[in-house]
Amino acid sequence: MTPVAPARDRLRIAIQKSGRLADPARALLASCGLTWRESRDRLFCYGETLPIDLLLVRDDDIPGLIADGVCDFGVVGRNVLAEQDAGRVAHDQASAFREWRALGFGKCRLAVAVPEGWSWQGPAQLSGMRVATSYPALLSRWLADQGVAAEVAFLSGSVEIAPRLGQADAVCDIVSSGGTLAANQLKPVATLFESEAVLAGPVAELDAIRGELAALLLRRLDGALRMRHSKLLMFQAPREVLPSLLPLLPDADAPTVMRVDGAEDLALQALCHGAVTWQRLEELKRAGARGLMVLSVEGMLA
Ligand SMILES: Nc1ncnc2c1ncn2[C@@H]1O[C@H](COP(=O)(O)OP(=O)(O)OP(=O)(O)O)[C@@H](O)[C@H]1O
Ligand SMILES: O=P(O)(O)OC[C@H]1O[C@H](OP(=O)(O)OP(=O)(O)O)[C@H](O)[C@@H]1O
Ligand SMILES: [Mg+2]
Repeated sequence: MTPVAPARDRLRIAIQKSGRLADPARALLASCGLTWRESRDRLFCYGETLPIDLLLVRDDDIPGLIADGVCDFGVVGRNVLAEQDAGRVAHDQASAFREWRALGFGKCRLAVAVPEGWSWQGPAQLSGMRVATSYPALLSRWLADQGVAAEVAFLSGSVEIAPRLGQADAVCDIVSSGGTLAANQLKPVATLFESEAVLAGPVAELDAIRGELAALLLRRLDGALRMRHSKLLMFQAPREVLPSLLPLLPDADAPTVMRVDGAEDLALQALCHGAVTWQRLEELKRAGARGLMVLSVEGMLA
């Protein structure tokens, strides 16, 4: 049977069992060198290469698992974390979570949207209206900040359809491409905040053993996050064109410069954190670079 309380010498991370964040969360942790043996019920993954286990759950349960100390970390949308934190604060409870890292996927925003036919004059227009949302704590806080008295109607899903069904005048929900709003003849008019997947943990410190494991995980995670879009760019060039080539390297660390055996030319390798586009490669070639080669970076430890 799956143990409930975390063993003191193992770290436990909650991730979404299925849904938008499930695969990218697992892939990111795997890129940190973690491997697991999955339980038969697919709810628990036992860490093999490191004592770092995964608990596979609904995303809404992740903040509670962290607050209760069942998990040491969770990969969850900032929107879910912020909603539950706002709910705690509204009930005079202390904030229980700490956002350790933003993870760069699951990007979306929480926005208020109104029927396309409305001419939007500002939040005061929502006074006396009914706004449907899955984020009642965040919406209530935002309305209060705006000094607007509106009714908040909770719906756990399919929020965008509420105005068409006559259940609400406006909505407050997650928006990414805006396609779902448009399909329901709604338009976004105010952004409450921007969200993405984050690595969340408790406010309280971990004990020494798990603290060390957490530090190791964060070190590897930083390397993986930094390397995710980085490329190693290699090329040769005559020495005299170097000053015009270096400014063209996209957000590069100081390059390694070597002499090419038996020639006057130089060989360069530069770790680029910006986008190495075809256009940029052509610019480098025009500026005198030859034999340009772009390599993916599998890992890095600073
Ligand atoms: N359209 C979107 N584009 C990008 N990210 C999104 C989008 N919609 C939601 N997200 C982010 O992904 C998270 C998970 O979304 P998903 O739809 O899988 O949640 P869910 O249906 O509540 O899943 P669960 O079954 O775990 O409760 C959201 O909390 C949000 O952070
Ligand atoms: O702006 P868009 O790109 O259209 O994305 C926004 C939609 O995505 C999410 O729903 P999802 O597709 O995950 O469905 P569900 O939450 O209803 O399961 C969110 O709840 C919005 O409805
Ligand atoms: Mg959910």
